[in-house]
Amino acid sequence: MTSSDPQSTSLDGELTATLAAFAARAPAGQGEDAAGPLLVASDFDGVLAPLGDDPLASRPTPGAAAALARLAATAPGRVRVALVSGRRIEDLAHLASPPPGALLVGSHGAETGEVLSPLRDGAEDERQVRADGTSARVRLIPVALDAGQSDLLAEVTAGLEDVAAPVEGAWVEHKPSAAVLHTRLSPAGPAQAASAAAVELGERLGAHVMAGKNVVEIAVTSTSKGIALDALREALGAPAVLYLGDDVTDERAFAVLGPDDVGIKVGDGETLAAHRVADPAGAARVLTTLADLLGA
Ligand SMILES: O=P(O)(O)OC[C@H]1O[C@H](O[C@H]2O[C@H](CO)[C@@H](O)[C@H](O)[C@H]2O)[C@H](O)[C@@H](O)[C@@H]1O
Repeated sequence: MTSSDPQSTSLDGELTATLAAFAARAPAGQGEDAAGPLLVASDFDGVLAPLGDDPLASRPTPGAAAALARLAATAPGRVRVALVSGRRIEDLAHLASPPPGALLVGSHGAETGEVLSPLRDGAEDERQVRADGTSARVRLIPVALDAGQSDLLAEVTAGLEDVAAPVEGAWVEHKPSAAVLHTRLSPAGPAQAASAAAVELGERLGAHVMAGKNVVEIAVTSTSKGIALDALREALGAPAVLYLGDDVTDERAFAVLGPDDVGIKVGDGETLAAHRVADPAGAARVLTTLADLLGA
């Protein structure tokens, strides 16, 4: 597919010029001496998918999904697409329905995976039916906890359930290496108090506390999107990286970007990113513009 998104012209001139310079760094071919591919990486919630009350109802916008599919269909030697998320990797692979070739990072870096080519043989347990109704072969590498981490996760989970129980609208999401207090549906005052109690709990237990949009996550592994992005860059030998993110945890990814990279903050708030778009529709325009520039 090569058609342009008519909305792509509404990106500001500086960002469009930056995307053009980024696209120009894509290697021409896959010879032995060829450089690695450009890495186009994005957060999921709040960037590819608008935020909402029910995390299991999140879906990428049609514009983002189409652009990611175009980028991923570009020769893998030129561009690789990656989703870098705080989500459980199984949820990410299911809800985002990422295209073949996409690399996946879940649980803020504790889990990794890849959407395999449909033509490649894979085991039956690698087949996944996704939220968009398609099926794909995915290889997901879950986190492995040691006994101490498993015990700590049980303690964290029980403590967070106690924090959430008396608070209207609050609930706890369970992940392989973390538990998350959600307060999006809670009144402001109790939400703030519950979030503070969750932070205090995580610190008291010596776990890793990450605050996000209406969430406090307590993890028993020490990971970050910055570490995950560096690992992807190194594994691919990528000459440049583009990263889209909207939340506090994405700042760790923006922090590892260099002068040839492109960081784009989605929405309001302080950021280390050099560029900003207003919302997921803006993020979709960025990806569509990049696909156009790469002739994807
Ligand atoms: O790294 P991300 O892909 O941005 O994931 C971050 C968290 O996303 C989910 O929570 C957020 O989205 C929910 C659905 O829109 C929203 O209800 C919640 O308030 C947001 O914080 C997810 O549930 C978390 O596990 C992720 O860590």
